[in-house]
Amino acid sequence: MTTFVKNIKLVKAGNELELSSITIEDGKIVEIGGVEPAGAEVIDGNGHIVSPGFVDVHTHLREPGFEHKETIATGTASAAKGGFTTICAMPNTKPVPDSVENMQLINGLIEKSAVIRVLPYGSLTKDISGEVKTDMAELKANGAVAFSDDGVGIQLASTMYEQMQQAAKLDAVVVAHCEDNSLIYDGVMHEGTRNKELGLPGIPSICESVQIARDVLLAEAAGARYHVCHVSTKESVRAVRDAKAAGIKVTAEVCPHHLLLEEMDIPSDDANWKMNPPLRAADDKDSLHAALLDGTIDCIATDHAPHTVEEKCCGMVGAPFGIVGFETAFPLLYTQFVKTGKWTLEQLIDWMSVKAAQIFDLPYGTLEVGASADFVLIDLEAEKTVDAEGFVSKGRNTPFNGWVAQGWPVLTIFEGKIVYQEAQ
Ligand SMILES: NC(=O)N[C@@H](CC(=O)O)C(=O)O
Ligand SMILES: [Zn+2]
Repeated sequence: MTTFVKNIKLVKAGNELELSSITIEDGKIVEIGGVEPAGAEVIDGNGHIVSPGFVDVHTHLREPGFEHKETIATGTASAAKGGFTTICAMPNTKPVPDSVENMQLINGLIEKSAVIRVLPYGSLTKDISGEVKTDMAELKANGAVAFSDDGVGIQLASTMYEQMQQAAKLDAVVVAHCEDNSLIYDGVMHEGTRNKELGLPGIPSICESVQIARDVLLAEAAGARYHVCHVSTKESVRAVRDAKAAGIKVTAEVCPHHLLLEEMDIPSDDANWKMNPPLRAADDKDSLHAALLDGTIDCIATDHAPHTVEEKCCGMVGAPFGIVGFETAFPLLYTQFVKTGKWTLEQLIDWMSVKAAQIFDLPYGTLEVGASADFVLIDLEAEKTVDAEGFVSKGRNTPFNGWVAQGWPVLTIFEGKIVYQEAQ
C-alpha cells in the first residue's frame, strides 16, 4: 500500500518553505520530494506546511481510574487534532503504573484505544506516594518510557537519590515534578501581586526552585539523566542553566501557558486559570523565553490536564490544578510568537517535536526517509477562535477560550494513516 502526499511545504531553515511531497509505504516514509508512484493513493496537501508529528512528553490521559475526566480514546483523539503523534502519559492514574501487573494493564488499554503512539511513564514510588520505591528495571522491561511521580514532588532526598542511582544503571531518565510540600502553604496561584488582589493563598516560587536545585545535585552525584517538568520560575531557570554549565545531565520543558500568560492576566477567581505550577510573574515568563532561546529549556510540553466542568466550576480553592492543552498549543504559540517575529517556524516545530524526542532517545519527531510516517499538515492562514465547547478532549478547562489564532492542523497522519482530518 503506497500513499503519496503531494503539494505540501517543508519548513526549512528559519521560516523558509519548500514545495515537496512525501511517499509512504507500510507506515514509513520512503521518499521525500519524489514523483507520484503509479497506483498510489494520493492526498492533496493543498499547499499547507508539513511538520513532523508533535511529540508531547507531559500529558495526562486519566485512564485508568478517572475516565470521567478523559479516556485514552478521547485524549489521543484530542492530541491528534492538535497535531501530536507521540505522547508520554503521566502515571497519576488509578492504578498507578508501579508494578508489572499495572504496567501491563495500562499497555493493554493503550493498545485497545489509542489512535496515536502513547508511551507510558512508570512511577518512581508505589502509588506515587513518595514512600516505597518501585523496581524500575521491571517497569522499563514492560515499556516504561521514563520514570516520574508527576502530580507530586518527591519529598525525601534519599528516595530521589536512590531512584536516580537505579535510573543511571538503566540509562533511564528521571522526570520530576518539583514541589516542596512544606512550601505550598495551601496556595492556589502564584504568591505575588495578583493573589493578594484576589485574596487567594499563594504558592511561592521557592516551592519549585529549591527542589530543582536539590535534584540537579543529586543527579550529579548519581550520574543520572534528569528532566524537569513544567519549569515556571526564573530561579528554576537559573538552577537548570547553572547545572547544564556544570556538565550535569539535565533537560527541561516549559508549557505553552507559562510562555503565554502571567499572574496579572488572571481575570478573577476562575479555576480555568488554576494549574500547577501556577502562572508566575512577568519576569518569570521573560526568563522562560530567554531559556528556550539559549537552550537551557529543551522543549515545549503541554501538561494536558483535563478535569470536569463540575470540578472547575466554583472558584480556585477546592478545584483541582490543571488545564487542557493539546488542541490549542501550536496555533497559540504560532500566532503569538512566530507571527510576531520572536521565533522562527523552524524553532517552534523543533521545540514541539525533535527536541522533545531527543530527551528520551526516541526515533520520532523528524521527517526522514525510513522514519515512521508521523506528520501533520497545518494551515498557517486559517484563523479561528478557540472554542472549548468544540474540543475533542472531554476537558473544557482552558484559560484560552475565545482567543483568536492562526495555524491550525488540518490533517494528522500516524504510521501512514489519517488519524485526524479537519471537517470540510
Ligand atoms: N499540572 C497540573 O496542574 N495538574 C496535573 C498534574 C501535574 O502535571 O503536576 C494533573 O494531573 O491534573
Ligand atoms: Zn506536574
